[in-house]
Amino acid sequence: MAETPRNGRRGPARRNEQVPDFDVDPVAATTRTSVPEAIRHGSFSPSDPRFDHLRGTAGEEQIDMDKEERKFIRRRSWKLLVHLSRGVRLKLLITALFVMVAQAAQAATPLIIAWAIDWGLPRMIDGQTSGMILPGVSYVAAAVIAGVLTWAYTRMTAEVSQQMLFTLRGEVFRKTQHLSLDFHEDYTSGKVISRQTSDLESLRELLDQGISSLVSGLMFMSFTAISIVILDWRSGLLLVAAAVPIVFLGRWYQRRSEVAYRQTRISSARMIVHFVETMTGIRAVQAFRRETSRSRQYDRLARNYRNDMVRSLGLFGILQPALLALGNLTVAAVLVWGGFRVLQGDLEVGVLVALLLATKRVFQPLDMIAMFYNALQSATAALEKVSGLLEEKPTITEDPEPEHLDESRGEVEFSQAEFRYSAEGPVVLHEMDLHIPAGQTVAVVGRTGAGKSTLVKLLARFYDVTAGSLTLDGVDVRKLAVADHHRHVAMVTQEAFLFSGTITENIALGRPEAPQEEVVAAARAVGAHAFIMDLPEGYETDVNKRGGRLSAGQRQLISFARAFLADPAVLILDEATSSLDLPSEQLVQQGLQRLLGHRTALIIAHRLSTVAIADRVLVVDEGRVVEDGSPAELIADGGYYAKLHAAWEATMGSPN
Ligand SMILES: Nc1ncnc2c1ncn2[C@@H]1O[C@H](COP(=O)(O)OP(=O)(O)OP(=O)(O)O)[C@@H](O)[C@H]1O
Repeated sequence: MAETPRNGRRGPARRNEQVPDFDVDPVAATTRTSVPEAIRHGSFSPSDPRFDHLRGTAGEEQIDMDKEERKFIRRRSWKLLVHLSRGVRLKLLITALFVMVAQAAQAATPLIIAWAIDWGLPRMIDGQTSGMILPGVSYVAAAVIAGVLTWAYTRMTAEVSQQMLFTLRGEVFRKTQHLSLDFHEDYTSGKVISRQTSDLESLRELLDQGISSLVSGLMFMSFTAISIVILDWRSGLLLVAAAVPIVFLGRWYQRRSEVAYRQTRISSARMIVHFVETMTGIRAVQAFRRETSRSRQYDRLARNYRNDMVRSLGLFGILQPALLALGNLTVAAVLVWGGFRVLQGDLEVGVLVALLLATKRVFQPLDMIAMFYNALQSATAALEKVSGLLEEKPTITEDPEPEHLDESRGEVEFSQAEFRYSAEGPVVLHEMDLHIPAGQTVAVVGRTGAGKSTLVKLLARFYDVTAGSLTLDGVDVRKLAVADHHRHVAMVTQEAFLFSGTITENIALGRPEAPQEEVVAAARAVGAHAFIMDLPEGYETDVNKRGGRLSAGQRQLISFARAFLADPAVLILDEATSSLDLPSEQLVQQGLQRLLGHRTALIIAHRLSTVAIADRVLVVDEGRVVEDGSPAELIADGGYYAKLHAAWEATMGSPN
């Protein structure tokens, strides 16, 4: 059954983490189980349908939110933080305790000074030298306690924050890797990179220093305020009076900077997306001379980002001097009023000195708090996005009671199979009935956009059929255990992607535990052994190092060797469209033939030589199989394939 697409995004069935694709890192894929259930199944947020537009990554670009929406997003962010704090909560608690005691000790120093002046000094004057010893020892003790505990909590904060970030980094990586193909089609790699880099960096800044500075600053202020009240409650009233405009100022800043920061995150992500797209598509950019226009677009995005940053930093530029002015005014008020009271004998000099010290210090952390409030804003915006990303759910999941298939013959059957990419989108495959007996090599041809890729993607289970069924050896692929599907059905993609590492590692991608002899045997089988041995370090050559760079044809052979080693019953091959030179073409063709062996194969064929070796050709048009037969039969029929064949022969010449 089709799931209703969420968030207006295409795709009833996003590709699940179980991708029978050799280009997926199987090592990382096996760690899937460590992703917390809460994240994998998106149970972070209440299921209120009013917030559907904000779920997952959907509301990512929404800047203005109403109160309820903000609450929803905050709740999700908080839940993520709470989840990340699992395992470090005790440490967090001890850190909080240390922060509290350290700040209390620090805030006590003005009190000790008042005590020294008003109690110790008169005794010293009377000749009792011990009058200063007690306050002096107390001062040193307070300073030592504050110093040692500050060292301890700074260290512990770093440990806690790095542990939380470690967990988060892994979860973002696993999550994005497991999300389905259509998610990645929409949510470009630039955005994913932005989440994994700049957003996590914002969080790091906050967790590493921001939170402890924020908390210790607030505590220091509270304890200092208490000490002021203890010293002289009337002066405390002045503080209360100063707090009123500070609260208003704080609210103003909070509102404005929240919006401004969300905006900067969006513009920075757009800039990164553009950068990543340009770099990943650098061949197309250079081939079509798009450098200037891409640069112009980048400048525009970078300018937007700069303007957004200036705007948000400008808010801080207003807040900081305003806080400073309020702080200084309060100190002046305490000084003038206190001075008069000292003259009237209402206040002792020591208390006034301590009050001035404390009042000056009580506002000091505000500066820092405001600065870290920036980091907090930035981190909040980042957290909102990261928590949204983690909330995304894979749409193709394993059946709760899966059927197992230890061995597979490789018999495939589409029955009345229908598919559309989204509920409101057009039907892309129409009521398809297609039986592929075990061991048959089927070439799929057709115009561009005919539905060839869609057909094979269903078999690879990138998507599920929206009506009808698709079976492997009589078992509906939706019921089939994912691991079994993964083992029996494999796809060799066009790009023949090579990961950093050696040739051996690349061949053994689907079976990292395979012994070297089997790796070599697989390479021999597809005809890759000879060129591998010519590489500087043979199978141990690093594909990213000089001398290890492979041609398109060689990369294809490596991906064939990968598939051969994995030994699936059903092979899906999306043949590369790029033309190879004749010797490479022949090499690849021979490799392919050896790879096919007796397996069932569904090949999107772009080469006449491939179609020629197929047992059967399917011509797909507008989501329907319009011709079906052996190559010879179809040529004789004089239909689409016959024309295609003639055209191929005319341009390339038949290899036969
Ligand atoms: N992710 C997607 N979301 C929505 N529509 C899609 C998606 N992918 C493909 N389509 C549409 O489905 C139809 C079939 O596309 P498909 O990629 O299967 O064609 P194809 O025959 O493989 O084409 P080509 O030879 O150009 O690769 C096309 O109309 C295409 O626009």
